[in-house]
Amino acid sequence: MSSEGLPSLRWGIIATGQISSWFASDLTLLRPNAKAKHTITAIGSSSREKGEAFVARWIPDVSPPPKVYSSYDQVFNHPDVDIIYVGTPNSFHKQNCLDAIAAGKHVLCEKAFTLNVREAEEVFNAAREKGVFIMEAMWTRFFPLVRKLHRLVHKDRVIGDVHRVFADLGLDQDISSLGPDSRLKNPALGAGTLLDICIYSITWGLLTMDSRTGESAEQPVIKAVQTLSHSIDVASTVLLLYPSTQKQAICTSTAMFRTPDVFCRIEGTNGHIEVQGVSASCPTAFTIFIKGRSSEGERHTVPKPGHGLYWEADAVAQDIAAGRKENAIMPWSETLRVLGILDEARRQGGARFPGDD
Ligand SMILES: NC(=O)C1=CN([C@@H]2O[C@H](COP(=O)(O)OP(=O)(O)OC[C@H]3O[C@@H](n4cnc5c(N)ncnc54)[C@H](OP(=O)(O)O)[C@@H]3O)[C@@H](O)[C@H]2O)C=CC1
Ligand SMILES: O=C1OC[C@@H](O)[C@H](O)[C@H]1O
Repeated sequence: MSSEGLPSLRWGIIATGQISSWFASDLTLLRPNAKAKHTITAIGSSSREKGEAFVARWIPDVSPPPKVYSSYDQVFNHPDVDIIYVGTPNSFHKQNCLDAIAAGKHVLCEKAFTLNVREAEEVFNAAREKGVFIMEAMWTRFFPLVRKLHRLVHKDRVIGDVHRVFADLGLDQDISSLGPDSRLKNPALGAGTLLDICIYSITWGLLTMDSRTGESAEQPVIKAVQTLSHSIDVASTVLLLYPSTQKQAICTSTAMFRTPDVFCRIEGTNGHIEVQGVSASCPTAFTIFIKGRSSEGERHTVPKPGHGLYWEADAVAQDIAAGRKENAIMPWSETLRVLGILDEARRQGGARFPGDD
């Protein structure tokens, strides 16, 4: 399909780690149903060699190739860049976003958006003042499969009233074998399963318990426990208890065990839904089981070439083309709400980052 008439964005990517490699290769995938045209014009890395190796490995066929810089600042200030993708460890997100905004760029910043609510408010205030678009890259919410599930649960009410949800993201990360500078181990980089992966389990709880987001959603009471090792959490469990109905979501994470394929169960008065995939970040199918009907259930899938990060990128391009400063699926108030839950979970569970007071 021709890209004529589609909104287009010129991306500057900062950091060349794992998620940036997924994002860059997804942006350049040929997709028949693309809703936007994406061009990668600049890459910023700690070294030019690293940036060039990134281009050669992950986006070798992009023509013309992106310019590679040995500083993030050159990308922030690049005249051919509309939007910055922030793929650095959590503790750098606040400053990277502030620098991009100061340069007048739109921003898509990886999850967790910042280390806490206070930092996020600072970033959103700066974006508001500068009049730029910014969004947390909570990609899972943009999967067509997740939008479909949301519709079936809340609009069509296929399983009736949802009264309990269980969502788990466990990975076998062997944290003790990692070096002290790993973003998964170093508290100064925002390490710990809560911000890294429990954020997805919490996302499933929030998405399935209430159709609304941000301030308009019912605010659950939070009960949390964490298992700490060398001051980071290697396991976290966050309960969301909804005051008006007493319904509950059990949202959990561990760095010591890989969750089986079915990572989420949504229980309702008329049946239940099982959601599956490689992890809660990346669902591939869900099956609806209605009480008294076939025990096999009704399975739903949506094709997903590549990783699936282009859906959030397309949504961002459409928002920016329409002059919007935030996205309706992941508005600023929802990022603040999720970070508020993470802050409270750490307050109860005990994980601390340097700089917490
Ligand atoms: N959406 C998703 O599914 C995923 C999201 N993430 C999120 O993306 C972010 C990055 O994760 P990931 O790509 O796995 O991390 P990596 O460790 O693979 O890469 C991080 C990159 O950040 C840059 N960086 C800048 N300063 C530092 C520093 N002091 N220490 C380490 N790296 C630094 C480096 O790039 P350079 O040298 O080029 O400057 C590095 O390669 C995190 O916020 C994480 O939560 C991660 C994985 C999946
Ligand atoms: O966002 C993420 O999702 C997948 C995990 O492998 C990764 O550690 C995390 O950052």
